[in-house]
Amino acid sequence: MQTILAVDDAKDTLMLLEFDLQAEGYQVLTANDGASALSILENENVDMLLLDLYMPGISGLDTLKAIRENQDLINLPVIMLSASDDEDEIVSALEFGAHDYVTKPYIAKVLLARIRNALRLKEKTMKLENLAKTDFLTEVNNKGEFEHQALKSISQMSRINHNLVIAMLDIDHFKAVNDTYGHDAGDIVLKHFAKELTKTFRDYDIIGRVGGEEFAVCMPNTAQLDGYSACERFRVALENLIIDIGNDQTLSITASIGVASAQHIDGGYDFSRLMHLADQFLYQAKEQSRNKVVSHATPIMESEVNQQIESDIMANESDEKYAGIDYQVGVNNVLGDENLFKEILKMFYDDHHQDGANIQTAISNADQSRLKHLVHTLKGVACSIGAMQLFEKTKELDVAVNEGNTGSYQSLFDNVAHELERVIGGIKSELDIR
Ligand SMILES: Nc1nc2c(ncn2[C@@H]2O[C@H](COP(=O)(O)OP(=O)(O)OP(=O)(O)O)[C@@H](O)[C@H]2O)c(=O)[nH]1
Repeated sequence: MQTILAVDDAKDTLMLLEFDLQAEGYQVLTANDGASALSILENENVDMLLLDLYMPGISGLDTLKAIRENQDLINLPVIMLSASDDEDEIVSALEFGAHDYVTKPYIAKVLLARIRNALRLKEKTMKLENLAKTDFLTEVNNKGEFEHQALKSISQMSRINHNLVIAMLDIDHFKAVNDTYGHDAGDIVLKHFAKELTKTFRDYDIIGRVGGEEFAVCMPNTAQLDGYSACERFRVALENLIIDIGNDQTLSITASIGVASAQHIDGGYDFSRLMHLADQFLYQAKEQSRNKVVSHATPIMESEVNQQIESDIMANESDEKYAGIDYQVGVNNVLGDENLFKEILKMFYDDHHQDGANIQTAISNADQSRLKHLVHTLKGVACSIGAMQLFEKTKELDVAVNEGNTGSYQSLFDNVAHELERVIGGIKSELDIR
């Protein structure tokens, strides 16, 4: 049942409104002045408001202004009731966001028709707004809405000094699912993946699809280990999920997950930093074995190594011995063996110093499969050697290539080329390569 709040200082009008609206099947709340109306709106679920223009105390117009300043009430339909045809006042009310007006004494049939119209319009607006916030395939939040809600949550948690965790999740070998069973089957898998996420995480956790087969979960009020455990629960549930892809075929998938916690990093109440770190952990999970959750120090991890990696990344004070390379991250990836790391850098130089030219040629020749291979490989190696900027930039190009977003190839590549040149130049001069 829909609820209408009627606000008027004239008791007889309120009684009449109550009678007419209840007869039409609406639930009716009443208030004698603007202040009581605002307090009812704070505490009750109201679908629409009938608001008298002339009232003692806060006028109808000021009440309307207060309502429109409240984000939660921004779409509340308001019909103004006015005793006279005071055109200027009515125009002001419409300018301040009233949907319609009715003059008193009102004609019940006309008022009811206008109420129905306003409610229909509100429903349509809400549907459209929901569509704009939702990923059409999986029905979880889309990237923009995820970011919007996560930012809000981060600022709340920071104010009350409670922890918050962000997880990045990526389906393993998803390309193989598409390649083997077709894109439609891939879509079914994505839907099941999202459904499993909504089943595993709490109602107030924020779930979003942030890339093709990449999802994120923002968990407010959550300790790092609890966030880790929730992801581990999800990982196991997913591993055991049998997905029916039609035509009597079923398949199973796994995911790699990175979990970053606000209170484990300096200045951690920051959306980009949390996402960035969760992404780094996710990448480590991919590198290590896939079907794995990686986070800050956890019981199953080499805690010191990972803490070191994390603080190095977040302090963003990479040891610039090699330009563009976080030396500690790179060395830690080969378990601290500096000589081995030098050899790996030399190999990186040999194998990839031509990548800039090769990628440019692949773009110019529209050679999609060569481009895909080159970019995907460069992305992986950049992360292994601790070239984090290069990794980030190549990843952006990789996403565009996977999505076939040809219009952005050149500009994304220009960023990669610039960073690649810096990294290659650094290795060349430090290792004295001629
Ligand atoms: N079916 C379907 N596929 C998608 C969608 N969005 C992205 N993809 C595909 O997701 C795949 C992602 O593949 P990659 O980034 O190579 O990664 P992967 O195969 O999952 O391998 P790893 O992440 O390294 O385990 C690409 O083939 C994309 O085409 C979508 O909406 N539907």
